[in-house]
Amino acid sequence: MSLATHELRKAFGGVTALDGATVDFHPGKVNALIGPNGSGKTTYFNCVTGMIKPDSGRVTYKDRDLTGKAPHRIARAGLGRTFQLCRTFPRMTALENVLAAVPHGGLRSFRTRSDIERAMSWLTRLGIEHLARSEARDMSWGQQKLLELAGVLMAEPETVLLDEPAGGVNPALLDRIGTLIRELNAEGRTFVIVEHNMDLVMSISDHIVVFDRGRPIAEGPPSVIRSDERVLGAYLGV
Ligand SMILES: Nc1ncnc2c1ncn2[C@@H]1O[C@H](COP(=O)(O)OP(=O)(O)OP(=O)(O)O)[C@@H](O)[C@H]1O
Repeated sequence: MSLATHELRKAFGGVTALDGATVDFHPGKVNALIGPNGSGKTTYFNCVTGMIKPDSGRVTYKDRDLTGKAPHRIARAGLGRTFQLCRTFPRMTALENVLAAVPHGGLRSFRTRSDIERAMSWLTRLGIEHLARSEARDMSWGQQKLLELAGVLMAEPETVLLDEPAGGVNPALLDRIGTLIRELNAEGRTFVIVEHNMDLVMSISDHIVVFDRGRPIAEGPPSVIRSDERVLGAYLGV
């Protein structure tokens, strides 16, 4: 078993964001978490990565209980995560941004040559090495998303959670992101992706979990999800 949750609940005042979400993501696969706006996907990521504490329920990763643990402990357990609104340091260069993600690092004096080489190789892998000395604020939105992903990969997570990797990204970059996710998966990384772009979800996912009103209503491979009536109902309100 890889990343899983059992009966996860979270309410904000009177709004129930997660309503007993029991999910088992498939290890070694590209998993997608989809659902209409407000169905609880981001809240779910936030509970799983320790950004917020669930009211009840359990988060486990490789049979370890991570419920309510601090984000850095969850990261250390092997889970990396990007954010819907992309978190980079705007006045730092791309290279500095990636180095800032080195575990226990951050301070200039502790950066080793091998950290720098590794950071450069991730920038190269993601096709933005030519921007290594540019400040993040001068990069396009899509390039900043790749930069954030480079930082996440720097920590060598086994499982990567991506929150809307395609959001606001131009079509050329979108293709690159899709290909990258498949390549990184082929090297052994598990992915869980929250994404609204159905073309991307259907083309790269092995397993799709569909949320509606804070809990899963369907799961399966793209071929099954595409024609699931509950899914069409949740999206189209029919
Ligand atoms: N911090 C918060 N305070 C109050 N309500 C919140 C908070 N975070 C989320 N909610 C509410 O919880 C519900 C689930 O929101 P969430 O952002 O998790 O959904 P989502 O599926 O990620 O939506 P989207 O696809 O639009 O990003 C929504 O009704 C939202 O308004």
